[in-house]
This record gives sequence, structure tokens and C-alpha cells, in this order.
Amino acid sequence: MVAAAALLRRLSARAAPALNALRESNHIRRFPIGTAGAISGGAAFYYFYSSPPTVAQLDAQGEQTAGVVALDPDKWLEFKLQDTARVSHNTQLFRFSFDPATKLGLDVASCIITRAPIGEETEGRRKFVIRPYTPISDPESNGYFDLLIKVYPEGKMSQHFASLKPGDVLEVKGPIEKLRYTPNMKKKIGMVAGGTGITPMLQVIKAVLKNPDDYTQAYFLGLC
Ligand SMILES: Cc1cc2nc3c(=O)[nH]c(=O)nc-3n(C[C@H](O)[C@H](O)[C@H](O)COP(=O)(O)OP(=O)(O)OC[C@H]3O[C@@H](n4cnc5c(N)ncnc54)[C@H](O)[C@@H]3O)c2cc1C
Repeated sequence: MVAAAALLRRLSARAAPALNALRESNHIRRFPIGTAGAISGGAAFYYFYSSPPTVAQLDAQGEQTAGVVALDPDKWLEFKLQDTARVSHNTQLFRFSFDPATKLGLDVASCIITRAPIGEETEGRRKFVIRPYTPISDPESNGYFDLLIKVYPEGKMSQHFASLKPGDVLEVKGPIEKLRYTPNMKKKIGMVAGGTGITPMLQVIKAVLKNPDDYTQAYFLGLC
């Protein structure tokens, strides 16, 4: 308990500016996340919102769409890497683009699956490596989505991500629904996440913060 309390105090001090930046960037007038919610994020969240320049600080693109979506749950589609930014020593942000007249077609907090032909070679053909990821960009954003990815020294897919250059493409399918968040579905939500488990939590937190009619109290404990 003592160690946990000390950790929480440390994270709280580090997360405060990050959360303020997030609130300001979203023009949020109220702050519905409880005290424990401020104790969030760990290093990735802190760096993400406080260390310029990051892809996240690129101007937000159009918010409204005509209802056309870029993802297809039954087809692998190619998405082009637009930009990338380092968030911490082993975590990177990747922005992929698509038709700016459309939005991704992702519910809070669903994930996508990605694949790349980087597996073992059998009978002259490379197998695909397939991994799920949770976009952290606003699902309503037009023309792009952001992935926050921890790059493992020997991770097959994360190393592939790290090797991508702007203009390269990634095959994506989805969305894969995990738990569909709807405003005010619960009065209070408690979240505990470690490492990259923060990504679906970010989706939920951002959805609560951006909706002035959502009175959910969100409590987030990030472990790193
Ligand atoms: C629903 C969901 C959402 C996710 N969202 C995200 C996200 O938003 N961001 C994110 O970064 N990740 C996310 N992940 C995790 C992601 O899918 C991958 O698991 C992660 O990127 C690692 O994949 P990799 O191919 O790079 O590593 P792998 O090749 O799968 O290896 C992972 C680690 O295990 C080690 N390893 C591999 N094989 C062995 C072995 N035989 N013995 C010992 N060690 C081994 C590797 O060296 C590496 O350190 C999500 C997972 C799920 C299930």
C-alpha cells in the first residue's frame, strides 16, 4: 500500500501537466475525472501530451463526416503512414491517413487488426504476422487515425512498425469490438492498466472529456 501510494503521488505530479494540456487542447470547461483519474498515464501519456513535437500536436482535421467509413471488417485494406513521432525511449506514435471525406468507423473502445508479410517463409511464401492495436485518435476524426505502439527489441510487428517510413502502407481490418462505450452508460468507471493497456482507456477518457453531456466519473490507475 505504501509503495502504491508513493507511486500514485509520483505519477500524479507527472501526469498533471499532461492532463491540463489535454483539457486545454479540447477546450474542456469541466473536468469530470476524479482525483484518482489525475494519477494517470505513466511515462507514455506524459510524453505524449507534453513533449513537442509529436504527431498528436498536428492540427486536428475535420470532425464531421457524411457517415462513410474507411474500415471494412471483412477486408484487409491498405492505409498509408503519414507521419510518426517518438513518445518515449521505446514508444512511438504512428499516424495513418485515408480519404479525408471519411472517418475510420471505430466505436469507443474497439480495436483494429494489422498484418504484414514478415512471418516465417514456407513453400516460398512469407506468412503474415497479425496483431491487434487500439487507435487513440478521436474516432470522429476525418482522414487519419493514430496508433501508440511500444516497440519491443525483438517484437515482430512492433519492429515492423518502427521500420515504416512516411508513404509506406499497412494492411488493416476492423473494427473488432471489445466493449462499446456509450455516454453515461455507467455513473463511475474505474480503469486499471499497465503499459500499452492504456490505449483503450485513453479512448474512453477522451470520449468522456469531449462530451459536455457525459457526466461519467472516470478513475484511472496507470501502472508502468
Ligand atoms: C486488444 C489489443 C489491443 C492492443 N493494442 C495495443 C496498442 O494500442 N499498442 C501496443 O503497443 N500494443 C497493443 N497491443 C499489443 C500488440 O497486439 C502486440 O502484442 C505487441 O505490439 C507486440 O507484438 P510484436 O509482434 O511486436 O511482438 P512479439 O513478436 O509478439 O513479441 C512480444 C515480446 O515477447 C517477446 N517474445 C516473443 N516470443 C517469445 C518467446 N518465444 N519467448 C520469450 N519471449 C518472446 C519478444 O521479444 C517481445 O519482447 C494490443 C493487444 C491487444 C490484444
